Amino acid sequence: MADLPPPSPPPAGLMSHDWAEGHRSGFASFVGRPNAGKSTLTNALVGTKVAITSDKPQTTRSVVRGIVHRDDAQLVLVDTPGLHRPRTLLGERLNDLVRTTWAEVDVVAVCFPADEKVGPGDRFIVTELAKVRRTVKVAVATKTDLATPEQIGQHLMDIERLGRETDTDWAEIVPVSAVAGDQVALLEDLLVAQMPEGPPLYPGGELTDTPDETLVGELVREAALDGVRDELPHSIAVVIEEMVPREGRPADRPLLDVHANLFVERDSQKGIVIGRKGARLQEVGTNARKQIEALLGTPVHLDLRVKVAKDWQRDPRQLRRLGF
Ligand SMILES: Nc1nc2c(ncn2[C@@H]2O[C@H](COP(=O)(O)OP(=O)(O)OP(=O)(O)O)[C@@H](O)[C@H]2O)c(=O)[nH]1
Repeated sequence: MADLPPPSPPPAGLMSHDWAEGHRSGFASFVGRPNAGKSTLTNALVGTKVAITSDKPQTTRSVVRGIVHRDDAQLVLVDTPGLHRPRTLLGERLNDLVRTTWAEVDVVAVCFPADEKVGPGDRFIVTELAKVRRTVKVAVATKTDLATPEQIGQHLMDIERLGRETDTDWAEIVPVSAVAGDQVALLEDLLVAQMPEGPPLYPGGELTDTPDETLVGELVREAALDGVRDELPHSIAVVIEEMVPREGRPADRPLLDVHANLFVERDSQKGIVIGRKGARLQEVGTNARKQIEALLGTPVHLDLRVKVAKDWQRDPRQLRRLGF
């Protein structure tokens, strides 16, 4: 887990005069309360699955980026964890990370799900965000396919009012549905318009610069979280120990060996993850493997082990070991 990446040096041979006049580039970050639709929107904009979605709150833990490439612009999306009232050391570190990201990006887009009322959670985030003065703020009403036109109208007014009450100057307020594809292109245009003029920051065609290990770890975590009890998400961490091509395979039949450790905090959680006679872990492994194969485009053998790291969220040494 790292701060916002320094932009890669321009690709070899790309001199400053090589980029078209008026080309824009920069960083945008979607924020919002858990489940607001940030990851889904990132995916809709980038057009491939790079950020992790889940119907469980607070599953986005890594800073996973997607890059929107256009002839006239390059938009780098930074998908941050949700800001929440810190209860553990991990919570505090995540909040620090979120604020650092906000100050470094060009635009922060706050997502307000249209199927839920603007509430205290949103107010908390917007109040914190208002303290980061320099960054342009955009409001996005997400999941509009789940609301009636009347509800959407009311929602937009509520967002506008929250802006006034928190002294937040919304550069735009945009309703979108990432699932229905409604207004996603418009949102992209509006975000691009907020970017400074500049050359592409990343080589063309690169969808994300998150290391494969991080994405693979997130996919395993996503599979492990699917359908488990609500208290588990905070207690699962995945570390990819090794990703190596299997030796001695014919060139047309490669196999990638992935060794992953899935850490939980307590023995009881270990039982939940593994399931009766290992049935659940096997299912998690199969689901994760399919996702990894789709991501990397190669057959994968996934070796998944569950380990207990007692109270890792409260222990600085363990946090470091698990990459926080
Ligand atoms: N119907 C509908 N569902 C959506 C839309 N966008 C997101 N969802 C669903 O809402 C849930 C949460 O979406 P995510 O994109 O994971 O939300 P998030 O804000 O990244 O969530 P965290 O990682 O928990 O902060 C998922 O079940 C999505 O499928 C949308 O436009 N329409």
